[in-house]
Amino acid sequence: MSRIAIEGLSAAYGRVPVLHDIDLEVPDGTVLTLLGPSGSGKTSLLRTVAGFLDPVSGTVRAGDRVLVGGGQRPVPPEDRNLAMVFQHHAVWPHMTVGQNVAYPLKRRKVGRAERRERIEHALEVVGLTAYADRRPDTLSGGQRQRVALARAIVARPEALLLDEALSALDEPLRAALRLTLRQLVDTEGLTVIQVTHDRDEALALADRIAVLHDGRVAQVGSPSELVDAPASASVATFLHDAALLDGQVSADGTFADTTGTLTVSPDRQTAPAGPVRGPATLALLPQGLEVCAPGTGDGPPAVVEAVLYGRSGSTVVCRWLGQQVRALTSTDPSADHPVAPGQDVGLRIRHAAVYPA
Ligand SMILES: Nc1ncnc2c1ncn2[C@@H]1O[C@H](COP(=O)(O)OP(=O)(O)OP(=O)(O)O)[C@@H](O)[C@H]1O
Repeated sequence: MSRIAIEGLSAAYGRVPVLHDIDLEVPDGTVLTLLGPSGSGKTSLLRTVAGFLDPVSGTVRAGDRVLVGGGQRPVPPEDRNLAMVFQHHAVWPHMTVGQNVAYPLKRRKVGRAERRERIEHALEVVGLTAYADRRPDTLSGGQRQRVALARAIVARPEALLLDEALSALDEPLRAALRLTLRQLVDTEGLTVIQVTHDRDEALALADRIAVLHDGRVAQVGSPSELVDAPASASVATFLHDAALLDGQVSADGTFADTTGTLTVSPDRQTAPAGPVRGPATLALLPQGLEVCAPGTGDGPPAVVEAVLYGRSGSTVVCRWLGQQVRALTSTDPSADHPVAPGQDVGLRIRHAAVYPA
């Protein structure tokens, strides 16, 4: 597989710009996930790499090969040696699983013996060895998506492009295929660009995540970098459902919200975009808020709107300072005091992210 490099890429649909000056690199054998709100340009970027949308400017390279840009004619999609897998499995219903997987090799006139060997390997790595003679309509949705994956990797593409490839599957099937994909990346050295709007999937699968906003890269980094230090208030909101408070950071570094009812000392702030003084936005991250008894928290009391139970803790949704605010608790929030809809609670800020306004 090959490194994919995207440089200065801008694209448009007719006269409407959709991507602005994108620079991204996907090292060989790694997964880059494109994450972002609906309409942020994820699919358009993937289509530009695949060759279905020609950029206005910029280049895309696979290894040393220029796929588009540099003043030369764009390489047509079928000659890019990239494999794409879509949300809705495009396996051919009239062919068996084995025939589906064989198709790209037949097109390339790969000899019979090598073909057999490569098909066996591809079916083995997606766990479908026993299904070679089955027709797609006798398979589950997850198995059909595995066929699409086997057909994509059998051709040994330079990179695999996944467009919401797991989104149509139910959990826990999606979780199982996520694991298969991650193992494929590690054992087969796949280079993958994946589009998803599923934040957990992005965090689980990616080596690096690029968050897109309005056709621009808002942040690119490892999953832990994105979780620990969202680069802007909009990334914090998108990734964490953070609530945003307007205010001021004074000379000593204390944040005070515009209502004058909440102050946050500098030791409880992180500043991922650099030190902040003056007008500021405080992002209240759910994992940085603690639910406590009324009267013992920061600022005025909050009113509980809902408690959402989760495997790794509950999310307590509150109305606080005129906003909906989420607090993630790792323990039973009602152990020390009642936490139920309509009840008053305190919210204590353990840490929050501050950005220039
Ligand atoms: N064929 C098209 N012609 C014109 N505009 C388009 C076309 N496809 C997408 N767009 C517009 O380009 C913008 C980006 O769309 P795109 O599908 O790349 O976003 P996305 O992040 O993948 O969204 P989603 O998560 O909803 O799939 C949107 O405003 C969309 O309306």
